[in-house]
Amino acid sequence: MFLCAVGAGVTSLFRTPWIAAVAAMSTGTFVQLEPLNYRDGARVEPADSCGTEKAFEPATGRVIATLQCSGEKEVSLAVKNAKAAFKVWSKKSGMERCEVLLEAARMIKEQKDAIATMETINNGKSIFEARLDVDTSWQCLEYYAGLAASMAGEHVQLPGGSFGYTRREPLGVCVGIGAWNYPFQIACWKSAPALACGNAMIFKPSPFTPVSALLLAEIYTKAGVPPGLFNVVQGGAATGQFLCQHPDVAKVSFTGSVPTGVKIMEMSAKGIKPVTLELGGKSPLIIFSDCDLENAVKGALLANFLSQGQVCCNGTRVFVQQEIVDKFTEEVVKQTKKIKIGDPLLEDTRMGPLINGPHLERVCGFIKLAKEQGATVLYGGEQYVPTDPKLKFGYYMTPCILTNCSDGMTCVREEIFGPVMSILSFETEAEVLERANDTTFGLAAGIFTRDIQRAHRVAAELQAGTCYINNYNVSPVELPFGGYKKSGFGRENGRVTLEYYSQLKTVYVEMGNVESPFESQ
Ligand SMILES: NC(=O)C1=CN([C@@H]2O[C@H](COP(=O)(O)OP(=O)(O)OC[C@H]3O[C@@H](n4cnc5c(N)ncnc54)[C@H](O)[C@@H]3O)[C@@H](O)[C@H]2O)C=CC1
Ligand SMILES: C[N+](C)(C)CCCC(=O)O
Repeated sequence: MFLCAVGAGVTSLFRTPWIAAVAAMSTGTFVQLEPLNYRDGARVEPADSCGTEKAFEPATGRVIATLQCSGEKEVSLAVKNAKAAFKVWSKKSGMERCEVLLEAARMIKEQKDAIATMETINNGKSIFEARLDVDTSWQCLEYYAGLAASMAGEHVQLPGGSFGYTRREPLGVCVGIGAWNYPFQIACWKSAPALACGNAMIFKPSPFTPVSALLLAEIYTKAGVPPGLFNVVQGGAATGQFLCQHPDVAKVSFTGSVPTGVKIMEMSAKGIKPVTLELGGKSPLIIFSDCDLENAVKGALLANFLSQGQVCCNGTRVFVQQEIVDKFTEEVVKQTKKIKIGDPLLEDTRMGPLINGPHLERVCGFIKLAKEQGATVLYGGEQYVPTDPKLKFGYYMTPCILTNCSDGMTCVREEIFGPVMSILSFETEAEVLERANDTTFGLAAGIFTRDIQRAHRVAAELQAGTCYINNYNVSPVELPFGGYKKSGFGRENGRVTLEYYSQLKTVYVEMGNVESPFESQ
């Protein structure tokens, strides 16, 4: 597995002491030593490489792993291996696949603390949040385990006793490409429906967060998937391209930025491969004056500061109705000041470091530009150095609240992907709808109001894939998640995702004689 200060010499994920050792690990101790690719049911060094990438512990700035980016040869081996596993897995019944996925879900639940700890070390989010992410991960496996046996077609009666039926069949080898903000959750949200439908998957995590997908791969193997059904290749853009361009890859599911999404779609178009694109956002959160203010303030914090604000569906444009904007702003600032920033592995921390140094600089650059364009920084927005000396080189900042914002400012138009909330005031429902929809993105939107008719009227008009009424950023696996407009298409979670990982075959059955215009007289 890997060696670390508390786990030296322990080599199997499945030995209880290993789990206990990882769960008890402290910041600044982890070093990844074992291979980070996974093929044919085991960790392997890649067969070839197209460069290296360094992965960090954002809390301390330490390098925890140097990755060999998989080259064309390694990608081809992973595809070949996945094809072989697909032959076995796709022949299994839904109930047989269900049993394996349920066992994998059980193992994730059992190892929740260890997985969450690894996620926190590599991503920087608080352990409190990482545990919630692991919950949404095993829930996803359980949910699709339950749906696996429901993959069924239709029987259609035709004239003369003939009939037709449809079969819902898997696609083959699917590729999952992930972002760094929810590494384990993204791997589960893609692989669970893919595997439930009978596909194989090759997953490429972001090179910033290579570690936790391997834990999932080991769990799948231990739970009983055929070797090769879930492979992991590591690397950045070049490795991603080898995957998307491979002729034996049937589908690509991508989570990441809009510019990369465009490239993925272009590459997939050349092979006529279906794609799912989960891209960025600049979502509106609309707070009407008749709302429950305490809940609206909680919602605004959830909409902006989870995972240090590095969340695609965050409601960063907070539109507040004129009458309550002062009261709301005062309360939001009061609650934001209370957020404890620091060592993400400590139980009471609620905000850890951002993913890396360049990203921290980028986010701070947005705040500087906002000030130049006339916004007021009401609170935060500064780099932060925790008192613990081991955290000195981590990538921390204080959560930021901007007021005096207007719709044309860069901080209101562009995705910042950091803890920066822009507050804007509005007067009427018609006005706020127009302004909320004035964006090229359409991932999510939120509404706080006590008026039930207004809530549904506004939800119907918002151009967004998910609308939250009187809450924000909750993501039950039963509900589909995905974008409108440039935030992408296709869905993750929910029953509908089975359609994105399968194809429909029509079978016609003739019960009479063939009637043909070419018959001899
Ligand atoms: N809608 C959603 O569910 C989510 C969207 N995002 C979006 O992702 C972005 C942040 O994530 P990043 O990792 O920085 O995004 P990114 O687009 O830079 O990278 C995403 C993944 O694509 C890979 N990649 C990069 N270039 C590629 C290429 N040419 N071909 C194939 N693969 C390539 C990367 O190595 C990484 O694994 C934000 O814009 C955010 O909004 C993030 C999480 C969820
Ligand atoms: C879990 N949730 C809703 C907070 C975020 C999921 C989408 C993402 O990966 O950013």
